Amino acid sequence: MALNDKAPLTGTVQVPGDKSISHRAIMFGAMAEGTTTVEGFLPGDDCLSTISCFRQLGVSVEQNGTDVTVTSPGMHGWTEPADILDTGNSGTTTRLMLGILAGTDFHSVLNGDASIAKRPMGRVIDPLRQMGADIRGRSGGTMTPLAVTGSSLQAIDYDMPVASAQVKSAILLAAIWAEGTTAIREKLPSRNHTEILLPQFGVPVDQQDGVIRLTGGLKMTPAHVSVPGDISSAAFFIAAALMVPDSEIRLTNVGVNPTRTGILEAVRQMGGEIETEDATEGAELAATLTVRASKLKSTEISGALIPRLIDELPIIALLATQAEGTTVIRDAEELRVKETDRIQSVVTGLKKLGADAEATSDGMIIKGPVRLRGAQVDSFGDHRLGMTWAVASLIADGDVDIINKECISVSYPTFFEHLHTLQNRLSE
Ligand SMILES: O=C(O)C1=C[C@@H](OP(=O)(O)O)[C@@H](O)[C@H](O)C1
Ligand SMILES: C=C(OP(=O)(O)O)C(=O)O
Repeated sequence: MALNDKAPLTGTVQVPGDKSISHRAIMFGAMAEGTTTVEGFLPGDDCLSTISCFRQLGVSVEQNGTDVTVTSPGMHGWTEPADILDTGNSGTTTRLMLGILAGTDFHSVLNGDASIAKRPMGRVIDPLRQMGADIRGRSGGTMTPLAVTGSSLQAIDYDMPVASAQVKSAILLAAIWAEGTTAIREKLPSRNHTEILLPQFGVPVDQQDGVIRLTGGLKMTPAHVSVPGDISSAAFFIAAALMVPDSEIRLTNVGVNPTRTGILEAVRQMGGEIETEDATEGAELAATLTVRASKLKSTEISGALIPRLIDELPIIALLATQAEGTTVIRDAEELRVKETDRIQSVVTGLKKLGADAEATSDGMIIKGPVRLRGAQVDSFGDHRLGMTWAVASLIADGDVDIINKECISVSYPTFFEHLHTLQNRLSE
């Protein structure tokens, strides 16, 4: 793959819709009775897995690119699925579906791909069982394939042991079925798209003194959802523009919900020039970002910043190879249970490219700046790694050959088209 390395990136791109919000728009639309419309939907493989699960429950979903219409009899009118619900590579689909299916009056089975089979589901199943859910699976009952026999649920009071929006959301979605008021305390704030979107579907979510409360039993009503661009996808072009000399790019309508903007803070700490303008008002904030090539310095990333940039750590690690000094990433043990062990897989690839990178139990230590060399690197089927290596190819001396870059379609099907636009190679 010749990506015209060293050519500055210039111009404007609208990154695709936010993955987390796209999943939730479909799920909540399917739970509501009536017709929900979604614009700016991400047609990535993960969100298509969510759509296919609901079609099997008797929900009609018409998807036309980024426009989706969901017409549903509502969560009380779903039909028992005749076959296994395939959640593909999507942790979000698998975990949130467990909460959604727990309160039905039928039996369903969830299964995903080989990566999902290794991801911990006990973190969701434990609190759901406390609510009365009947969920069975492999490895002591917590791994896919998972069988859910719908049952009547009760509210719980739950202190979350991990900072995870997927766990929080699965509990909140089960709480809609449950009798009483569920209360959740987070260890550290995680992305709050569920809390923002549920009220638009008629379910108020109360947040006071660090406690999130939802009272069950309400009938969900349909809505129109406009999905902003995904800052986790924008992160790859932000990093590319910072590292490729003479670049200056604009990324329009990028979601800048404060629970997701850790990447902007980390990049600014590193000396990266990035401007935010035209912020729109609304439930989910969005803005145009302008990014210029910059001289970078090392930083430390830990604590409450981690959940706010968790999916951006692979590309931040690549950025750190071009920063002066030692970058330390700590408190990020969650990376070990993503699509791959992202501490191990990132460090393995970075070392092949000639970087000075070391894995620690909960993060990475990266020394820079180092001129990267061409090499063969593996995505290990992890979309965020595939895109990290594609960005590495823009700065490495020699060709970077990426094994299995097709997996990028999980979250960014038009990634290479957009890269070519920024490289002014429109004809390819
Ligand atoms: O709720 C969500 O949409 C997500 C939450 C995060 O996972 P965790 O909840 O496991 O931290 C994130 O890594 C994932 O890409 C999407
Ligand atoms: C971790 C991710 O997604 P999920 O958990 O939904 O598979 C991701 O998109 O980086």
